Amino acid sequence: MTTTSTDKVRIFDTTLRDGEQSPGAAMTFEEKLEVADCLDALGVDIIEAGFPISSQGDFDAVSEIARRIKNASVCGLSRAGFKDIDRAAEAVKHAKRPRIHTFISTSPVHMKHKLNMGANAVLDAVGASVAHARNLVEDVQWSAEDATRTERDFLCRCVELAIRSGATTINIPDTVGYATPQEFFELIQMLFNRVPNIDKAAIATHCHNDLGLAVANSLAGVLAGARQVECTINGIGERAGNAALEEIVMALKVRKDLMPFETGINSTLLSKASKLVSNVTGFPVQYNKAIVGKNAFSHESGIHQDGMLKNVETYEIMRPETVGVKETQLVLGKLSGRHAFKDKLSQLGYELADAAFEDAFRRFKALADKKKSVFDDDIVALVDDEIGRAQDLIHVKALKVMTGVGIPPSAEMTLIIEGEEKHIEVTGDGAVDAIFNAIRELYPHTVNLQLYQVMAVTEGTDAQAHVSVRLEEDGRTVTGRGADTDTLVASAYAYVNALNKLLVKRKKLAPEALNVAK
Ligand SMILES: CC(=O)SCCNC(=O)CCNC(=O)[C@H](O)C(C)(C)COP(=O)(O)OP(=O)(O)OC[C@H]1O[C@@H](n2cnc3c(N)ncnc32)[C@H](O)[C@@H]1OP(=O)(O)O
Ligand SMILES: CC(C)C(=O)C(=O)O
Repeated sequence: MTTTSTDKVRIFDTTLRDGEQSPGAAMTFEEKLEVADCLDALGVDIIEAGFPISSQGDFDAVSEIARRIKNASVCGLSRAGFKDIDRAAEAVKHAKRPRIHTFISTSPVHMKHKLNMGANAVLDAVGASVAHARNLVEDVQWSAEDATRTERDFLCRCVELAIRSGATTINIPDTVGYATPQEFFELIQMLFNRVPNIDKAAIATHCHNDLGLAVANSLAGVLAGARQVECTINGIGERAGNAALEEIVMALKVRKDLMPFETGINSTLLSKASKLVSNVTGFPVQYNKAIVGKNAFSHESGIHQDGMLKNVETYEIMRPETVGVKETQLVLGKLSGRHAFKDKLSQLGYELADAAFEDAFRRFKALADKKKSVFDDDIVALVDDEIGRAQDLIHVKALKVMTGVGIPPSAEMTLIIEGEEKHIEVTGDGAVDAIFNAIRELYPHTVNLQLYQVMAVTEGTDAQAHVSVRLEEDGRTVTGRGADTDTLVASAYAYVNALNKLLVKRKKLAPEALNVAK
């Protein structure tokens, strides 16, 4: 089989049929219409809308999808029996391009134990079912269920007969996800080499993911000559699912050098389709899922972030926009480095001098060690705090708080006051009261505490607490702020920050009084 660069691989989407066979993924009538519209906009060639004989609801959904879909072929699944086929034909009859997909098992284990049929009876069913379907519609697809575990000679006979009986597409499913890529390649190649009328039909793959090989097997099938790939959005489907549509499409797009085939898919809608299917099925997409996972275009480690900032090709083989993701995310965390931190600061509008930057970076690393996710607001709080403290006369060096049931709350605190280290341990009515008492003891002053307020800057139990403290002295008020993952530490920072501001105010009013504690 030779390929040319104009070869098209048709995308047959079975999210609404095999996808819905995922336990727990049932979709309502309205949800199915919404998914079908999305698939049509995406540019899939065939939408397998359901299994019409399975229920009135499925029949109605397939019928309605057949009526409304503007571009894609609409297909209904049926077993080999005429009742199934007639029901499928009835359901798709209003489609612009109706297709009946009929199947029967061809493997020894299925024929013997499931169908209780011998090989000849199966052959008869293949011929009769395809011919019957072909009397009802022009476009008939036949599948050899469990093809990968089927005896090769028998498979060739079935395929030849199906084509002779009128099948326009022959689907070779790896129903139980058993094949390996090399084996699947050889299976498709074998059919091209041995089935005399193979050129009269398109060959399709339908690979399940039981060993995580569904996409690899489908692509191997394409390389061997298959020109239709059956797949589902997010790879949902029976058991471990089907080949993921988004992975097939992007593999063909990104590795055109090795697989010179076109699909008609508008890849910029992949992310949207993935979200829609996840929402309607209630199946979350794993974070590290290829193409559409939350982390597919996120980088957290410093060396990668540095590379990405220098040239995106260092760590990205496709641009996020090509799959409808707005932009690459450089997520700041404990593994990030200075380049990414500086870039984030500049995005947030901060330009810090070298020493301040190093200090902020050190505090960021300490925060990231304590906190799972560091959000932009955390960094703003951290840097504002940093900037606010640069000129301070009083700094918190250490704080240890004891509190609990049956023990008086106490705070052991070390402050650096104008370069001199001072230490004390005091009690209070509560942990915060003990901390504020310690500050008052170490730097005696008389002020009114007008406000003490705690807010979480970001979400989660490891969020940064943002504490505000307002102090009043002789009608002058100052507000101090402190942020830390520990509310008590943030409280100490906030009070000391307010006190430092008060000292600045005092200095402005009476510069000579600066060093006199009130
Ligand atoms: C590999 C796949 O994904 S195939 C598609 C699987 N999807 C589904 O099964 C979802 C929809 N299915 C259904 O709603 C039901 O199973 C129905 C309506 C199709 C059939 O329901 P029931 O008549 O109650 O039969 P049930 O599901 O219990 O058993 C399946 C029957 O179909 C037979 N059968 C299975 N595949 C085929 C086939 N391709 N052609 C003919 N008969 C088949 C089985 O041998 C069994 O027959 P039996 O009753 O004579 O033993
Ligand atoms: C009906 C066929 C195509 C199928 O779903 C399978 O074999 O997995």
